[in-house]
Amino acid sequence: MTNLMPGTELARAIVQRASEKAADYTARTGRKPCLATVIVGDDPASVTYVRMKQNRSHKAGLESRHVALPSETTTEELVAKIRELSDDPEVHGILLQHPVPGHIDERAAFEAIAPHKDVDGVTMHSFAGMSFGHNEFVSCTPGGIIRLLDAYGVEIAGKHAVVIGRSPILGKPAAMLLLARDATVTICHSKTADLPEIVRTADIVVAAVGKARFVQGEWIKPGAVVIDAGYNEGNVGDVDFDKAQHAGLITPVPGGVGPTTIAVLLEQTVAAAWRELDA
Ligand SMILES: Nc1nc(=O)c2c([nH]1)NC[C@@H]1CN(c3ccc(C(=O)N[C@@H](CCC(=O)O)C(=O)O)cc3)C=[N+]21
Repeated sequence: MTNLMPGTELARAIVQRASEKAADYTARTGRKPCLATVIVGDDPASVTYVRMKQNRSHKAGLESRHVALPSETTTEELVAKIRELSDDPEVHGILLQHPVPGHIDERAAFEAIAPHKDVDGVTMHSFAGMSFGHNEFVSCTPGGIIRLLDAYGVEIAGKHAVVIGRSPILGKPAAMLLLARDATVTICHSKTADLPEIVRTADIVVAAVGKARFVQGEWIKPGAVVIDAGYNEGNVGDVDFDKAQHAGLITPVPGGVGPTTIAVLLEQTVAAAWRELDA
């Protein structure tokens, strides 16, 4: 298939460069760049993702620290734990796995991440940076999406990008990064009227809904670039892939957006470690 847009090679290249920079950091300081992951509750999919992030970190010469909190954890307890990591000189990056249980104020928890350790790009500080094209740290999946578009030579400026989904770690920041690159951006969500009509006008579709095969093939304009950022059970994307073969380019699931997400996370963790030395 010629229209396939895998992310595996790109991710490998990003991780390779990050691991070289991690080795340089270790040679200079005797320490490894360290990523702290925090997970609340025991959702099996979340546990799997976090384990994957740790494995990739170790392979690339990073250190990882994991904090697992019970699902009854209060906002105050979670904020206190994240502040502790923000103040810990051995930790360079912090990732709080989204979503957290419903009784927790997730925004408050994200804001407890020190801006210079926000390697997952979830704080309001990072969001403002993304919307002004001043990217200290970007949200990892949206950042990976932009890298993919660039790697495949997809022009962004002047194109109509339709983002389906407005989550704090995916749809919303993806829209900001595309806007910063001069796309005309439409953000759609669960209350959007005439979603298929809007998607049909898209040159670039970013599917970030979290519902398996939600985006129908007939919604896709022939030749459009389709980025499937869905990660549903059984490694199924948000796009009905088999019926979207008239797309100009389309990311597979797995092997598309997922690997680039983790690559950007590792890259930004190593960058955070180096920046702390320069600070
Ligand atoms: N604060 C926060 N930041 C995140 O970045 C974040 C999060 N919360 N919550 C959960 C989602 C999910 N996520 C994935 C990352 C990589 C793959 C990935 O690499 N998937 C492989 C397949 C993995 C497999 O083989 O099982 C692929 O697409 O090829 C998937 C999902 C990051 N997330």
